[in-house]
Amino acid sequence: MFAARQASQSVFGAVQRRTFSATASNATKVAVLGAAGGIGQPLSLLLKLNPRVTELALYDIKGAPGVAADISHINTKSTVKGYEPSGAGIKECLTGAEIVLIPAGVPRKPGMTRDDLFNTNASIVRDLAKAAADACPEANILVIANPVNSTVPITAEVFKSKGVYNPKRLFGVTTLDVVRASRFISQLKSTDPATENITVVGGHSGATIVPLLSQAGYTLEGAERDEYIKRVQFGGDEVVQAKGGAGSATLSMAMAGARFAESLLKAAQGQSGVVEPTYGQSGVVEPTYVDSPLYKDQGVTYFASQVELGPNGVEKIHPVGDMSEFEQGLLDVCLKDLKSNIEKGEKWVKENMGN
Ligand SMILES: NC(=O)C1=CN([C@@H]2O[C@H](COP(=O)(O)OP(=O)(O)OC[C@H]3O[C@@H](n4cnc5c(N)ncnc54)[C@H](O)[C@@H]3O)[C@@H](O)[C@H]2O)C=CC1
Ligand SMILES: O=C([O-])CC(=O)C(=O)O
Repeated sequence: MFAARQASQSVFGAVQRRTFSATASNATKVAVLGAAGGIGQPLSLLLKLNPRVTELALYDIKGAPGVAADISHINTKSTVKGYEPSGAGIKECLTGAEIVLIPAGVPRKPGMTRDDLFNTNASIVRDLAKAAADACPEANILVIANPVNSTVPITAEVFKSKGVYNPKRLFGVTTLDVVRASRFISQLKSTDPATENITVVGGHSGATIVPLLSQAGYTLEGAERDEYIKRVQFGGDEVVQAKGGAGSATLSMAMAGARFAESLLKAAQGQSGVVEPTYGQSGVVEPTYVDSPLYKDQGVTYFASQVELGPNGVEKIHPVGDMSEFEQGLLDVCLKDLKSNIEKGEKWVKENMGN
């Protein structure tokens, strides 16, 4: 218990507690593509605070060198370098990277669905995936750009086309759904959000987001249940509305992305089991959207469920587990939507692979 708590504090406790050190043998280069954006900047900041990261490579079509110069003054040991198309470029940014986070892409405005971003973001993700497949084919690729339900299959098809696809290394980041589901239940039940860890399965948009409250021992009824589910499924819309045209969730997403990267780093560095949830917690078993056998017989080839992470990326995909009849109903709707989101991504990329 004590050891787990110590480990779970590593990201946010790193600056104050100088006792934790990432050793040279754990040298880890992390690349952020889209690093000058609303998510990219705070995500890069949080990664700079993580002692498990030794080299931070920041790429954007504009502004990454400035972000890198700023972040590089923070007094943690990792080196930071910014890259843009006209300079050293994406190839150098990606070479040697073990983790590549992709928040590059356009965010929603009020009235849009995530799928409305498809036309713009599909080609951005395709091109960045091509660069990663060429420069760091063995890296863990963490797709944040929406619509995640489709951009992950697009990335997979790019890697397949180059003969370097490893399903254990591709992740759609759905951690923000877990963070929201945990925070929102703590508000209803007046519990400590740091000790809530609600499993969320499915995908990352609207009805494909399925929180499994029953697995945490909670039962909500009637309007309270419906409002909770709606808030988790449409939490992104809440932020889009509040920002009034200035984008979508960036700060909470940066925390969620940094948490998932931290989980992968812990797993790569040999920790196992579930780490006790605390503020900023990350374990090596996390829900994430991966190439999954769970619903392949229904044509749903990617699915988020609890995934055990290890040195090789995906170690074990856990089944969804027990759920209530109501949750089963949500899952049935989710699977239908997910199938069409996946097929859309695969169809588009096959027709638009480019050179
Ligand atoms: N998975 C999730 O839970 C979440 C995903 N998102 C998604 O993340 C994406 C980014 O959101 P924000 O950071 O708010 O947007 P933003 O517009 O603030 O930043 C995007 C950045 O990507 C850069 N970019 C665009 N094309 C690029 C390319 N080809 N190569 C490199 N960089 C490129 C832009 O220059 C910009 O700096 C959106 O698609 C959004 O929907 C947002 C929140 C949560
Ligand atoms: O809602 C959006 O467009 C951004 C997002 O994915 C989220 O906040 O979950």
